[in-house]
Amino acid sequence: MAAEIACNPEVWEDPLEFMPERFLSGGGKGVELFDVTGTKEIKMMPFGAGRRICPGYGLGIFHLEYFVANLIWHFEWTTVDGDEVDLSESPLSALIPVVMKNPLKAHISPRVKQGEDTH
Ligand code: HEM
Repeated sequence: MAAEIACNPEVWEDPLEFMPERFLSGGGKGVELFDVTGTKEIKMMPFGAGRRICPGYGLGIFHLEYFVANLIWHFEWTTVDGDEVDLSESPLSALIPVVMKNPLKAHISPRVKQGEDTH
């Protein structure tokens, strides 16, 4: 049911499209972050909601952001020739975890930063 809420086309434009920018909304004064705790309205609930909401949600989000940021910071990512990145979901992944329809293929190589020893 939580997955259905997150994929409701009445709530989300093209719910299955990969559009990370949907979680940012410019409210006139810069960028307002999406409220994942659902205190104002519930559009998705990856951490539950209300009194039993996941108490580790801040740590969870921080950890994931840090993990992804490090993958980008430390590695150069390029697509495999002739292979487009396809972020669509497998029709079999109705539940958690979401599985990619076509698994990601990428070349990764360490970024060499100025002043850094390559060995
Ligand atoms: C991305 C990471 C995480 C996700 C997606 C997640 C998701 C959830 C969800 C859906 C619940 C159930 C909420 C409900 O019953 O309404 C939950 C409960 C809980 N989570 Fe997490 N969680 C994450 C990380 C963490 C971390 C890092 C901790 C602790 C360090 C943690 C500790 C807990 C605890 C103790 C509960 C039970 C809360 C209660 O029943 O009152 N979670 N989590």
